[in-house]
Amino acid sequence: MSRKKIIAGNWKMNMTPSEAVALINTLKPLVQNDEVDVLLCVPAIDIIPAMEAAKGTNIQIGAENMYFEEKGAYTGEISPNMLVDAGVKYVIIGHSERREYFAETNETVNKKVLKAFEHGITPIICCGESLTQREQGITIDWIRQQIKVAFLNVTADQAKTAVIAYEPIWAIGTGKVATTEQAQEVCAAIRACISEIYDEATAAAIRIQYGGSVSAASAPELFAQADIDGGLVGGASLKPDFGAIVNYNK
Ligand SMILES: O=C[C@H](O)COP(=O)(O)O
Repeated sequence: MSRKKIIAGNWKMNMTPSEAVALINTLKPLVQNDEVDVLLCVPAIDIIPAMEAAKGTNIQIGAENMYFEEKGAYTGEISPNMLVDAGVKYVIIGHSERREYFAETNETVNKKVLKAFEHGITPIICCGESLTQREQGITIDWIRQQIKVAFLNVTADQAKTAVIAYEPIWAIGTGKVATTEQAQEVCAAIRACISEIYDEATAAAIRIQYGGSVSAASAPELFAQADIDGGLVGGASLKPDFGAIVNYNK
């Protein structure tokens, strides 16, 4: 089955609203590639101006996080309804930075994933191992556990539309990209895990990204791997380099 690649930027806590608009205007002509889905996940305060700036282009705007309640006394949180009303179709869930600094767990990730599906938002579900876990040889076990819990009570039809981002923590923002073999091995194991939970058709449909120091230089080889369907790009999505990543196949 041929899966359309999805190349997403994750701006993290960067870009004021006016900087966001300026960056999107810079990126517009650089990220034209009909063969891939192009997405920018931006800080909540940037979503509306970013949507406006990206109107009429191939750039979609997503969110970096979302809470699992609809509304109420949750100071500082963003609800699924708010994202839907702003036109958001994708949300990153369970990034390792959210797990490390904001105490997110596999269980809260699962609640958020279910809530996103309930509202018709596609979750980009993050998973990944630490350097210690890789050195201990428990990478695959760890990631299988993250995936199994994230997908609890998710239907096969929902799972087919999900995006999973494999991001080895040791490769994030370090310039130390995983080798193509390491990235492909884990992405293939994730697909096998989805096949075990659901079936082969679901595993064949789901899109799996690699993230962690993706650059214009590393993207072509990474994205050519059988089980890698694009990337979740941090630092390089804040620069015109993102255009070269999106056009990795040109
Ligand atoms: O979500 C994106 C990742 O954390 C990768 O960030 P990076 O490309 O800066 O290493």
